[in-house]
Amino acid sequence: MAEKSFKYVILGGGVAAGYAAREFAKQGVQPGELAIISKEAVAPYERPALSKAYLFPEGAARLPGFHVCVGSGGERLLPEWYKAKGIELILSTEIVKADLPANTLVSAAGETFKYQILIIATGSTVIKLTDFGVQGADAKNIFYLREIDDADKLVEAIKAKKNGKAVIVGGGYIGLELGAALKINNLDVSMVYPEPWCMPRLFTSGIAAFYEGYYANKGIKIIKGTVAVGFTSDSNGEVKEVQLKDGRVLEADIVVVGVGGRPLTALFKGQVEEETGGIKTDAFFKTSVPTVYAVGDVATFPLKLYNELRRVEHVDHARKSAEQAVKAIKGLEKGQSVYEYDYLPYFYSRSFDLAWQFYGDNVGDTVLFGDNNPQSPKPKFGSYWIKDGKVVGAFLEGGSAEENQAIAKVAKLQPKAENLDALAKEGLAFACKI
Ligand SMILES: Cc1cc2nc3c(=O)[nH]c(=O)nc-3n(C[C@H](O)[C@H](O)[C@H](O)COP(=O)(O)OP(=O)(O)OC[C@H]3O[C@@H](n4cnc5c(N)ncnc54)[C@H](O)[C@@H]3O)c2cc1C
Repeated sequence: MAEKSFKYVILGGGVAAGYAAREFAKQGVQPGELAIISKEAVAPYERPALSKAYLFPEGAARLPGFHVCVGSGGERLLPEWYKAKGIELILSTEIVKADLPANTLVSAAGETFKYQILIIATGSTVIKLTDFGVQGADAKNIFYLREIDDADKLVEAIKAKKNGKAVIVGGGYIGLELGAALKINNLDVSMVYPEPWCMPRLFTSGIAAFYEGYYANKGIKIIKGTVAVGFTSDSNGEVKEVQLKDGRVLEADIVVVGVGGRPLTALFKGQVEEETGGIKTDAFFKTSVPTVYAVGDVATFPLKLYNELRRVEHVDHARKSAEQAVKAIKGLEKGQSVYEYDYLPYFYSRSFDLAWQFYGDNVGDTVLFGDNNPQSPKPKFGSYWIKDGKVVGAFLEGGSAEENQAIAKVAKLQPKAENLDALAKEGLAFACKI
């Protein structure tokens, strides 16, 4: 079988891979030195789009001639870009074996890839209901959303089941974005989740009350405190009903499940040090194997701001960690020093006309500020998280770019928050003063 050799190999073709390639191009890479190996059939792209614009009826991202790619808001990295830079895109190629001591990867088709430096950017995979043996969970028209193939299948089902009934299983940000996208496609949407409010890993009850109210106003049925325990299908094997633990039964033409993910690290088990489910790295994303770096969702890295190891599954970190790893790799080659990764956790989501941003850490007490009435024509509100008398986290819905920057500054600088009542009253004004 064929063997190919590269100086640098990026394993994975997602967000981190695209941004790593862009940083290599910036720092200088010779034609033929760098390859991206991905099991997906397309060049790296901005994965968050899959649960947003990509699903809309007139999804711009699906118009003829448009390629999904990375580089939102800046230089767009289309397949021609990689070609022009001499970066090899090895697509539709799944790596099934990694031998790190031998600097070798092997694909499902038996090809061997040698590298001097490897960047692991394999991201995460979705947790499936079939993993827990949920009855009937393998029926047709039960979807998950991670890759563009999944999104394309969902788009086809949305077209086929026009004005039908959709059930979203899961109340995290993916569930919320999917609920909105399916509603925009005129489906009759219900959302089911076990927690007392949506997005419980981040939202306080006050924040969640706004989104649940807003979604209810859009006609989305929210069913909380219960889970899907089984599915029945019709004679074609297509899902027909969802059985809930509390005894209720929901009709469904389409079910989309968003119940979380797990990092894809299995290929490297026993070969690199791991920590909290991810591949342990230093502040330059180098793993315990000096020729191997890990970035994006799979990396457990030292988060300087909080002086602890963290794994972060958000797009901003995927981009920045990839850039940091490449700067470190090229810095070592050029004998230039590189600053340690100094990251302020950032996470955003968008649905309907809403857009929220979160910076920092969601630990400690919280104060809510602004107008979180879901009926408001222009809702704008936020929340601060306070730990040991300091503001450590900040959330803002409906803010302008400047206001978002102000909120970010608060989370980064961690100012004192002595009077919570005043803070709740001042809200954004407090952020803008810092
Ligand atoms: C639908 C959706 C919406 C999202 N929306 C948001 C959002 O609004 N805001 C936000 O902050 N974050 C969002 N995220 C999270 C964000 O997209 C991820 O954190 C980010 O994509 C991680 O980048 P990554 O490069 O580490 O992994 P990924 O982008 O997942 O890329 C991993 C790549 O590796 C490939 N791969 C894996 N294993 C192999 C193998 N063995 N062989 C070959 N290739 C392999 C995969 O096919 C994939 O191409 C969203 C995620 C999803 C799925």
